[in-house]
Amino acid sequence: FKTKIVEMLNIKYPIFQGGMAWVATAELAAAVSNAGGLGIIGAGNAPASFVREQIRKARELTDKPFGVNVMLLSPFVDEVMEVILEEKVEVITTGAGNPGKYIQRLKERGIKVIPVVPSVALAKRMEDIGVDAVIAEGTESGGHIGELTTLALVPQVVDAVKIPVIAAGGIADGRGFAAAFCLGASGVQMGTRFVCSTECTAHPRYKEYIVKAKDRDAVVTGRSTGHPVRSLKNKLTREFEKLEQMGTPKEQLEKLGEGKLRAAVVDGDVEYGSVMAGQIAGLINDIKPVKEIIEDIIKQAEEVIDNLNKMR
Ligand SMILES: O=C(O)COc1ccc(-c2c[nH]c(CNC(=O)Nc3ncc(Sc4ccccn4)s3)n2)cc1
Repeated sequence: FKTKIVEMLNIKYPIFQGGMAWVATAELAAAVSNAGGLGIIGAGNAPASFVREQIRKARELTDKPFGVNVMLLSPFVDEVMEVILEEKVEVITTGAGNPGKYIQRLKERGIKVIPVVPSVALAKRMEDIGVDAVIAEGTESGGHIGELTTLALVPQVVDAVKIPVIAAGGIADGRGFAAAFCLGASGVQMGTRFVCSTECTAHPRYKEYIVKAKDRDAVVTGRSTGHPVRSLKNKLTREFEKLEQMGTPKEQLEKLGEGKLRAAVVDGDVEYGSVMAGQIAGLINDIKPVKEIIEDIIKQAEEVIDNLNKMR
């Protein structure tokens, strides 16, 4: 799968690991990079000191390229960007906003910038300001989501921009990987699949909850706050739904959501924490090493493509 993304980033497989807040630590990112994909450290809402420490740790664990994901809603986004410039990170992805104000300085340092986009309009705006590629993330994804599905968003973004497009949202096996290339993508990004890996440092109860999840358990809450988030059904999502139906003010809802992702990922509180995961959770039934996850996907994608060719 020698795509433009493989060439651009000097990686073996066009497979990114989503830079998930609290979940994507140096250990997970290094394991994905060592297995030939692009591991990505999740800055989330963490301060610059945490991000610097994770970059240093990743450098000890892998000599392959890895990235950092900058969550643009973070109160520490400016200082995190300073660290990225100082530490000469090779590539960053960004989420939940527009990285326009940082592009100039990042490009001067030769740092590749690959923003997540939930729409064609944003993909075009990102191409115009000079980003290197975009991640078209469908609403199937976990966490903070847009409204369009991967199947609808990816081909429209591919047609709208000349830069490479990475498909994200609802991909967790060789079939989704192969489908992304049929849609014109140059790579895939996976989050939920990599949470259920041996090397992921998230709490075992968080991983177990994903393994047990069914197709309809990944529900959306917080639409009324303007920041819709997809997570697995539990007591928190039921509380959120009740409050939203009552027309609770968005500030109060956001207050309820604060610290809940950490509670789930770090403390394993799957009842009242926010167990962010995508709709593909229902397809994931095992926790296995990152190397196996990636190699099984490549092998299955080759079989799927061979079968398609035999059908013609
Ligand atoms: O025009 C604009 O500025 C709006 O642009 C955008 C709007 C949305 C996005 C977007 C959608 N999905 C993503 C990438 N995925 C994510 O960012 N997923 C996330 N999961 C948990 C997160 S933590 C959080 C969540 C909500 C509120 C506060 N904190 S962020 N980016 C990207 C750009």
